[in-house]
Amino acid sequence: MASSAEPAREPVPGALLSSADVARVVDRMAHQLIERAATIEPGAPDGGLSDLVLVGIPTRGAPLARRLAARIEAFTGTAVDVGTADITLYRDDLRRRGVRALEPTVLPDAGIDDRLVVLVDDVLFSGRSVRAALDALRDLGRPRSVQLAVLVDRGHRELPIRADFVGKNVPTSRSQQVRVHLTETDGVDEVLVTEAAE
Ligand SMILES: O=P(O)(O)OC[C@H]1O[C@H](OP(=O)(O)OP(=O)(O)O)[C@H](O)[C@@H]1O
Ligand SMILES: O=c1cc[nH]c(=O)[nH]1
Repeated sequence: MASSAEPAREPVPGALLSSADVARVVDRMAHQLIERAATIEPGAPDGGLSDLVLVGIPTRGAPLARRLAARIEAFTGTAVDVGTADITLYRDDLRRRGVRALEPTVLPDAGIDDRLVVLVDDVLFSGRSVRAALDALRDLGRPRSVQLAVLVDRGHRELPIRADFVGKNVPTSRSQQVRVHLTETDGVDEVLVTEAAE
């Protein structure tokens, strides 16, 4: 039986991460990406960072990818390639979700062939967006490997997909929503948990 001393299994609706929290989490993820890049080709002069491409999934994965790249450059002095991949036409739930405007797909000049692509998104939930992103990548090139970085993993996967880099694991109920706001898209950095109807 649950006692009052046990921690709540679901977050109380409200603010989950503040602006300072988001900055701290992004910095931690940037460090993890630097470490991972170094394992691609041990001893590479640039720490493997020239092999790394961060590909953001619109909407908020795109600015998140750019932020991670900026922090990696701030920590190492090495610029990292960034891109975006629109997944709209690759979704398996297009009919349910309705039509939405396409976002740009922009890849670095060096492309993604034979490189370590890290897909970046703000929230991982069912995994259907990531599945669509993997299909989109297939039309864009053949990376050496593809990994996944998400700011928030809220569980409830419907596909066998997991993230390699997770900013924060947040156990949620299905009825809740995790809303990531970023200054680039929303004017503020914060992560909120709301009930679906809010
Ligand atoms: O794992 P999933 O169930 O696919 O959910 C996660 C996706 O949902 C949100 O995007 P959404 O499609 O709502 O569009 P947005 O990024 O434009 O807000 C979020 O940004 C992720 O991309
Ligand atoms: O809670 C959720 C589920 C999907 N996508 C989000 O951004 N939040």
